[in-house]
Amino acid sequence: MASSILRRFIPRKTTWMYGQRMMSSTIDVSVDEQTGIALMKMKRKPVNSLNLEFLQDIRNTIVTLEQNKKCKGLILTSDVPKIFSAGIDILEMYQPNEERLHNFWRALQDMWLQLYMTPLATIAAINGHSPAGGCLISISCDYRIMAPNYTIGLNETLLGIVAPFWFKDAMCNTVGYRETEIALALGKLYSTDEALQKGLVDEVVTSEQIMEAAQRKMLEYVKIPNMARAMSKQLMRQETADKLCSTQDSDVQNFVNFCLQDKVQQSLGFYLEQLKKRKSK
Ligand SMILES: CCCCCCCCC/C=C/C(=O)SCCNC(=O)CCNC(=O)[C@H](O)C(C)(C)COP(=O)(O)OP(=O)(O)OC[C@H]1O[C@@H](n2cnc3c(N)ncnc32)[C@H](O)[C@@H]1OP(=O)(O)O
Repeated sequence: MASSILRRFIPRKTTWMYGQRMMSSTIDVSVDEQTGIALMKMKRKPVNSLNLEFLQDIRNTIVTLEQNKKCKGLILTSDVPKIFSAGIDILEMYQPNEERLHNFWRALQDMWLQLYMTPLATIAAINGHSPAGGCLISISCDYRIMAPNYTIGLNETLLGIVAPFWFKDAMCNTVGYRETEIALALGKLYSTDEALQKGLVDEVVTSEQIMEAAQRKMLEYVKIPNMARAMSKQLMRQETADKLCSTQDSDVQNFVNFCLQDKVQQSLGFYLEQLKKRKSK
């Protein structure tokens, strides 16, 4: 497989493998060696928000699965009822420690590059809400199946922040330029039905049927000769990934500078307050 995909260093190991099962405090993974399909369940309570360690865990898991010669496909889903992922852990950006903020953004970049470019076939079984970073994870998979009555989208502007260019690129590659332009400006969270209509997800099935549907679709993917499938994915995605690979350091610095602005801190504080108020209603 392309050296540009594989050359990145292997991160700190926090995910443990027991036979066909891998466990960490935030992820549960099992591999069916007969079908070559791995199932990864995110379980960082209460909302699978993406903090530094969780991002490293997700990336570690993908790297470990890539090294397992029997594994060809990965289904990503959530073990938290009604929430796929609430996106970035806002507490990583609010009143941050500057060094951790650097490391956090780097971990998000690295997780994204690993997931977006993995030679494994990937399917997101979106069994709950999937805003912002949750949407990024979903659109980085090869195929998306979503359960009804949830929301998905890049809602960053509602928090007074901006989706970085590589979120935007992944979204453009999924729903096109004009739809992305509208979605980003309005911080649009699509209902499941709207997401299907716009091509943000590929299939809608009930929550009860979602794992079966994901397995069925994955069997289609893993039947295709592995190298040809992985290379066609690379053909579609390498240019987008390279844009970030060539600017990773400046992207971290832009993010840190952006987050540390008083206005941004105020917006994040206000948004967190709103989340709490909504809860107490
Ligand atoms: C130049 C370039 C520049 C670059 C500039 C920077 C670019 C940054 C890109 C950002 C990407 C992102 O992902 S930003 C994150 C966007 N995410 C969101 O907007 C999701 C916000 N959350 C929600 O909408 C909801 O919580 C939802 C997920 C639907 C679940 O609703 P529920 O009613 O089930 O649960 P809640 O009661 O709301 O939440 C349970 C608890 O989890 C907390 N919580 C919820 N979401 C959270 C989150 N993302 N981070 C932290 N904590 C969160 C709540 O405050 C509660 O905390 P307690 O009260 O303590 O229990």
